[in-house]
Amino acid sequence: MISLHQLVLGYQGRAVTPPLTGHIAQGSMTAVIGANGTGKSTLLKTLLKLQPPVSGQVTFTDGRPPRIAWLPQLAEMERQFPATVYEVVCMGAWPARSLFSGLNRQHRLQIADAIERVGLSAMSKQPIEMLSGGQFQRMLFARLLVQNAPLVLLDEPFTGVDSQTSDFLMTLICQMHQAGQTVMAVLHDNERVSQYFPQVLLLTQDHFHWGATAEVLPHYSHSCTELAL
Ligand SMILES: Nc1ncnc2c1ncn2[C@@H]1O[C@H](COP(=O)(O)OP(=O)(O)OP(=O)(O)O)[C@@H](O)[C@H]1O
Repeated sequence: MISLHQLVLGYQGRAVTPPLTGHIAQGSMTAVIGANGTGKSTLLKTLLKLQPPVSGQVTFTDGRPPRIAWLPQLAEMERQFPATVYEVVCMGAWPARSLFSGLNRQHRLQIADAIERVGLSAMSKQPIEMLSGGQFQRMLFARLLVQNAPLVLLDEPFTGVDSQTSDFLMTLICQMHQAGQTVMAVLHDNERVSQYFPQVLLLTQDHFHWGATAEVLPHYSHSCTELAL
Protein backbone atom coordinates (compact mmCIF):
# COMPACT_ATOMS: atom_id res chain seq x y z
CA MET A 1 0.00 0.00 0.00
CA ILE A 2 2.70 2.50 1.07
CA SER A 3 6.49 2.26 0.86
CA LEU A 4 9.01 4.43 2.69
CA HIS A 5 12.37 4.93 1.00
CA GLN A 6 15.14 6.34 3.18
CA LEU A 7 12.49 8.60 4.71
CA VAL A 8 13.90 11.03 7.27
CA LEU A 9 11.22 12.70 9.41
CA GLY A 10 11.64 16.07 11.06
CA TYR A 11 10.90 19.75 11.26
CA GLN A 12 12.43 22.73 9.43
CA GLY A 13 15.15 20.50 8.00
CA ARG A 14 16.05 19.04 11.41
CA ALA A 15 15.89 15.23 11.42
CA VAL A 16 14.13 13.49 14.31
CA THR A 17 14.49 9.93 12.94
CA PRO A 18 17.08 7.85 11.13
CA PRO A 19 16.28 7.13 7.44
CA LEU A 20 13.31 4.74 7.43
CA THR A 21 12.83 2.15 4.71
CA GLY A 22 9.94 -0.33 4.73
CA HIS A 23 6.50 -1.20 3.49
CA ILE A 24 3.01 -0.83 4.98
CA ALA A 25 1.19 -3.77 3.41
CA GLN A 26 -2.48 -3.54 2.51
CA GLY A 27 -4.57 -5.08 5.29
CA SER A 28 -1.70 -5.05 7.80
CA MET A 29 -1.97 -3.98 11.44
CA THR A 30 1.15 -2.27 12.76
CA ALA A 31 1.99 -0.80 16.15
CA VAL A 32 4.44 2.11 16.15
CA ILE A 33 6.37 2.11 19.42
CA GLY A 34 9.39 3.85 20.92
CA ALA A 35 10.42 6.27 23.64
CA ASN A 36 9.04 9.82 23.85
CA GLY A 37 10.25 12.10 21.08
CA THR A 38 11.42 9.37 18.68
CA GLY A 39 9.10 10.59 15.91
CA LYS A 40 6.04 8.33 16.15
CA SER A 41 3.46 11.12 15.78
CA THR A 42 5.64 12.81 13.18
CA LEU A 43 5.51 9.62 11.08
CA LEU A 44 1.70 9.70 11.08
CA LYS A 45 1.67 13.42 10.25
CA THR A 46 4.11 12.82 7.40
CA LEU A 47 1.92 10.03 5.97
CA LEU A 48 -1.01 12.46 6.23
CA LYS A 49 1.07 15.10 4.36
CA LEU A 50 0.64 17.49 7.29
CA GLN A 51 4.41 17.55 7.68
CA PRO A 52 6.92 17.35 4.80
CA PRO A 53 9.82 14.90 5.27
CA VAL A 54 13.38 16.18 5.66
CA SER A 55 14.45 13.80 2.88
CA GLY A 56 13.51 10.51 1.27
CA GLN A 57 10.30 9.41 -0.37
CA VAL A 58 6.88 7.92 0.23
CA THR A 59 5.40 5.94 -2.70
CA PHE A 60 2.00 4.31 -3.14
CA THR A 61 1.36 0.89 -4.65
CA ASP A 62 -1.46 2.11 -6.89
CA GLY A 63 0.21 5.43 -7.69
CA ARG A 64 -1.86 7.67 -5.41
CA PRO A 65 -2.30 8.02 -1.65
CA PRO A 66 -5.15 6.05 -0.08
CA ARG A 67 -7.97 7.78 1.77
CA ILE A 68 -6.82 8.06 5.38
CA ALA A 69 -8.77 8.30 8.65
CA TRP A 70 -6.74 9.83 11.48
CA LEU A 71 -7.24 9.81 15.22
CA PRO A 72 -4.96 12.56 16.60
CA GLN A 73 -3.64 12.52 20.15
CA LEU A 74 -6.36 13.54 22.60
CA ALA A 75 -4.24 16.52 23.71
CA GLU A 76 -4.42 17.95 20.17
CA MET A 77 -8.23 17.91 20.10
CA GLU A 78 -10.38 20.96 20.74
CA ARG A 79 -12.69 19.71 23.48
CA GLN A 80 -14.67 22.99 23.79
CA PHE A 81 -15.67 23.13 20.11
CA PRO A 82 -19.39 24.08 19.90
CA ALA A 83 -20.75 20.90 18.28
CA THR A 84 -22.87 17.92 19.25
CA VAL A 85 -21.79 14.27 19.21
CA TYR A 86 -23.95 13.72 16.11
CA GLU A 87 -22.36 16.66 14.28
CA VAL A 88 -18.81 15.47 14.98
CA VAL A 89 -19.60 11.93 13.83
CA CYS A 90 -21.27 13.40 10.69
CA MET A 91 -17.88 14.88 9.72
CA GLY A 92 -16.76 11.33 8.95
CA ALA A 93 -19.17 11.29 6.01
CA TRP A 94 -17.63 14.35 4.33
CA PRO A 95 -15.38 12.53 1.84
CA ALA A 96 -18.36 10.61 0.45
CA ARG A 97 -20.47 13.75 -0.03
CA SER A 98 -20.24 16.40 -2.71
CA LEU A 99 -19.56 19.92 -1.48
CA PHE A 100 -23.16 21.17 -1.57
CA SER A 101 -25.16 17.98 -1.04
CA GLY A 102 -26.61 17.08 2.32
CA LEU A 103 -26.54 13.73 4.06
CA ASN A 104 -28.59 11.10 2.28
CA ARG A 105 -30.55 8.33 4.02
CA GLN A 106 -27.65 5.88 3.78
CA HIS A 107 -25.26 8.38 5.41
CA ARG A 108 -27.74 8.99 8.24
CA LEU A 109 -28.12 5.24 8.83
CA GLN A 110 -24.32 4.78 8.87
CA ILE A 111 -23.93 7.64 11.35
CA ALA A 112 -26.67 6.33 13.67
CA ASP A 113 -25.19 2.81 13.45
CA ALA A 114 -21.67 4.06 14.31
CA ILE A 115 -22.96 6.08 17.29
CA GLU A 116 -24.84 3.00 18.50
CA ARG A 117 -21.76 0.76 18.09
CA VAL A 118 -19.75 2.98 20.42
CA GLY A 119 -22.61 3.13 22.95
CA LEU A 120 -23.39 6.86 22.65
CA SER A 121 -26.93 6.79 21.17
CA ALA A 122 -28.41 8.38 24.29
CA MET A 123 -25.85 11.22 24.11
CA SER A 124 -26.14 11.92 20.39
CA LYS A 125 -27.51 15.46 20.86
CA GLN A 126 -25.18 16.42 23.73
CA PRO A 127 -22.58 19.16 23.21
CA ILE A 128 -19.16 17.50 23.06
CA GLU A 129 -17.82 19.63 25.93
CA MET A 130 -20.11 17.57 28.23
CA LEU A 131 -18.38 14.28 27.38
CA SER A 132 -15.92 12.48 29.64
CA GLY A 133 -12.52 11.52 28.19
CA GLY A 134 -13.68 7.98 27.43
CA GLN A 135 -16.94 9.15 25.85
CA PHE A 136 -15.02 11.68 23.74
CA GLN A 137 -12.73 8.93 22.45
CA ARG A 138 -15.74 6.68 21.69
CA MET A 139 -17.22 9.56 19.66
CA LEU A 140 -14.00 9.91 17.66
CA PHE A 141 -14.06 6.17 16.98
CA ALA A 142 -17.64 6.52 15.68
CA ARG A 143 -16.32 9.15 13.27
CA LEU A 144 -13.57 6.72 12.17
CA LEU A 145 -16.23 4.03 11.57
CA VAL A 146 -18.23 6.43 9.37
CA GLN A 147 -15.09 7.41 7.45
CA ASN A 148 -14.45 3.73 6.67
CA ALA A 149 -11.08 4.67 5.11
CA PRO A 150 -8.67 2.09 3.64
CA LEU A 151 -5.90 3.34 5.97
CA VAL A 152 -6.54 4.15 9.65
CA LEU A 153 -3.85 6.03 11.61
CA LEU A 154 -4.32 6.09 15.39
CA ASP A 155 -2.14 8.24 17.64
CA GLU A 156 -2.21 6.86 21.20
CA PRO A 157 -5.89 5.82 21.05
CA PHE A 158 -6.03 4.71 24.71
CA THR A 159 -4.53 7.77 26.39
CA GLY A 160 -6.77 9.08 29.16
CA VAL A 161 -9.20 6.20 28.73
CA ASP A 162 -10.11 3.63 31.42
CA SER A 163 -9.16 -0.01 30.90
CA GLN A 164 -12.71 -1.16 30.12
CA THR A 165 -13.12 1.46 27.38
CA SER A 166 -9.58 0.70 26.11
CA ASP A 167 -10.57 -2.97 25.71
CA PHE A 168 -13.74 -1.93 23.92
CA LEU A 169 -11.85 0.40 21.55
CA MET A 170 -9.28 -2.36 20.93
CA THR A 171 -12.15 -4.62 19.83
CA LEU A 172 -13.28 -1.93 17.37
CA ILE A 173 -9.73 -1.64 15.99
CA CYS A 174 -9.62 -5.43 15.47
CA GLN A 175 -12.98 -5.27 13.70
CA MET A 176 -11.66 -2.55 11.35
CA HIS A 177 -8.66 -4.74 10.59
CA GLN A 178 -10.83 -7.84 10.03
CA ALA A 179 -12.98 -5.78 7.65
CA GLY A 180 -9.86 -5.22 5.51
CA GLN A 181 -8.75 -1.77 6.68
CA THR A 182 -5.03 -1.20 7.13
CA VAL A 183 -4.26 -0.03 10.66
CA MET A 184 -1.22 1.78 12.06
CA ALA A 185 -1.36 2.77 15.73
CA VAL A 186 1.08 4.60 18.00
CA LEU A 187 1.03 2.80 21.34
CA HIS A 188 2.89 2.78 24.65
CA ASP A 189 1.42 -0.50 25.97
CA ASN A 190 3.67 -3.36 24.87
CA GLU A 191 1.43 -6.01 26.39
CA ARG A 192 -1.41 -4.91 24.16
CA VAL A 193 0.99 -4.64 21.22
CA SER A 194 2.14 -8.24 21.61
CA GLN A 195 -1.42 -9.49 22.10
CA TYR A 196 -3.07 -7.77 19.13
CA PHE A 197 -0.57 -6.37 16.62
CA PRO A 198 1.13 -8.74 14.15
CA GLN A 199 3.64 -6.07 12.99
CA VAL A 200 5.71 -3.52 14.89
CA LEU A 201 7.74 -0.49 13.86
CA LEU A 202 10.10 0.40 16.71
CA LEU A 203 11.69 3.86 16.51
CA THR A 204 14.76 4.85 18.49
CA GLN A 205 16.93 7.92 18.05
CA ASP A 206 19.46 6.15 15.84
CA HIS A 207 17.82 2.95 14.61
CA PHE A 208 14.53 1.44 13.64
CA HIS A 209 13.28 -2.15 13.66
CA TRP A 210 10.30 -3.08 11.52
CA GLY A 211 8.79 -6.54 11.21
CA ALA A 212 6.98 -9.34 13.03
CA THR A 213 6.08 -8.39 16.61
CA ALA A 214 7.88 -11.35 18.22
CA GLU A 215 11.11 -10.34 16.47
CA VAL A 216 10.93 -6.60 17.05
CA LEU A 217 9.65 -6.30 20.64
CA PRO A 218 12.81 -7.73 22.29
CA HIS A 219 14.73 -4.80 20.74
CA TYR A 220 12.50 -2.40 22.67
CA SER A 221 13.68 -3.43 26.12
CA HIS A 222 17.23 -3.34 24.75
CA SER A 223 16.79 0.26 23.51
CA CYS A 224 15.25 1.26 26.89
CA THR A 225 18.30 -0.15 28.69
CA GLU A 226 20.53 1.94 26.38
CA LEU A 227 18.50 5.07 27.21
CA ALA A 228 18.85 4.43 30.94
CA LEU A 229 22.63 4.09 30.74
N1 LIG B 1 5.90 21.22 15.37
C1 LIG B 1 7.13 20.85 15.75
N2 LIG B 1 8.20 21.62 15.46
C2 LIG B 1 9.46 21.26 15.82
N3 LIG B 1 9.76 20.11 16.46
C3 LIG B 1 8.74 19.29 16.77
C4 LIG B 1 7.38 19.61 16.42
N4 LIG B 1 6.58 18.59 16.85
C5 LIG B 1 7.39 17.68 17.42
N5 LIG B 1 8.66 18.12 17.36
C6 LIG B 1 9.85 17.38 17.88
O1 LIG B 1 10.03 16.23 17.07
C7 LIG B 1 10.44 15.12 17.87
C8 LIG B 1 9.50 13.96 17.65
O2 LIG B 1 8.20 14.33 18.11
P1 LIG B 1 6.99 13.33 18.06
O3 LIG B 1 5.80 14.06 18.63
O4 LIG B 1 6.85 12.77 16.70
O5 LIG B 1 7.48 12.17 19.04
P2 LIG B 1 6.69 10.92 19.60
O6 LIG B 1 7.56 9.74 19.38
O7 LIG B 1 5.31 10.87 19.04
O8 LIG B 1 6.65 11.27 21.16
P3 LIG B 1 5.61 10.93 22.33
O9 LIG B 1 5.72 9.46 22.63
O10 LIG B 1 6.10 11.77 23.46
O11 LIG B 1 4.24 11.34 21.85
C9 LIG B 1 10.49 15.63 19.31
O12 LIG B 1 11.82 15.96 19.62
C10 LIG B 1 9.63 16.89 19.29
O13 LIG B 1 10.08 17.83 20.23
